[in-house]
Amino acid sequence: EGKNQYEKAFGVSSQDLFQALYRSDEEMVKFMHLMNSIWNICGKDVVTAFDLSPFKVICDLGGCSGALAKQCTSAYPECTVTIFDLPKVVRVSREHFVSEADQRISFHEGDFFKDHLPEADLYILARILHDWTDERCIELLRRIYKACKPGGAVLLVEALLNEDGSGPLTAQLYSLNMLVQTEGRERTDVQYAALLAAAGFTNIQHCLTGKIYDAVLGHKET
Ligand SMILES: C[S@@+](CC[C@H](N)C(=O)[O-])C[C@H]1O[C@@H](n2cnc3c(N)ncnc32)[C@H](O)[C@@H]1O
Repeated sequence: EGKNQYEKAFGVSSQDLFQALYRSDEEMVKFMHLMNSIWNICGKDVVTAFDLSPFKVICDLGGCSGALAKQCTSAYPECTVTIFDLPKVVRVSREHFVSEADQRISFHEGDFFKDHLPEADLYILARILHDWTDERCIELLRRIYKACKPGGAVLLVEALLNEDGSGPLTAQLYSLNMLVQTEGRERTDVQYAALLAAAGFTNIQHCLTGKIYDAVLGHKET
């Protein structure tokens, strides 16, 4: 049928992907551990792919377990990070992943497609856009552009495909996984730049880290 079989398998539309993934607390915690682990290996590379030190107020949209937020506070001693995620994810993240000792990390519960986004200098979208269609990505990026302070930016963290789709193999396999499980796919840097530009961001740059995940930075003019 050329599309995922979520509805048949789980009785839930893939548009409500996270409702299906989070069908029980146990499944949700498993998913959060899965999300958490990779940033111990590649987290520092993606948060230092660009010098993010000018951005003091950071909001990690879909920040999940907070692993990348911790990488940010460790690489940039002057920043604070708000983890924005669905209410039940925030609850579990607070209980199991982020300790009160992490004083520069806070939480904000909400739906990034519907609710007010906190104002920030920098928004991080790590492994978020690959879940969604181009239309949904632009909708989310436009919301971010509106909330972003002038002179601020958005950092996309994704596994970038080569221009001709010929690799890297890991990104191709992730793209297959996205086809099976989500509405999205992995993309090339040019495709991400087009999404960012459609939402108003300028001066778009990308950086290949040499590890699994790469970074794309787009700016909002002052
Ligand atoms: C693929 S995970 C990526 C997690 C994290 N950014 C990382 O790279 O480890 C997607 C995240 O987006 C969150 N999410 C999905 N839909 C959301 C929505 N509508 N509003 C807020 N968060 C959402 C999920 O709960 C999950 O934490």
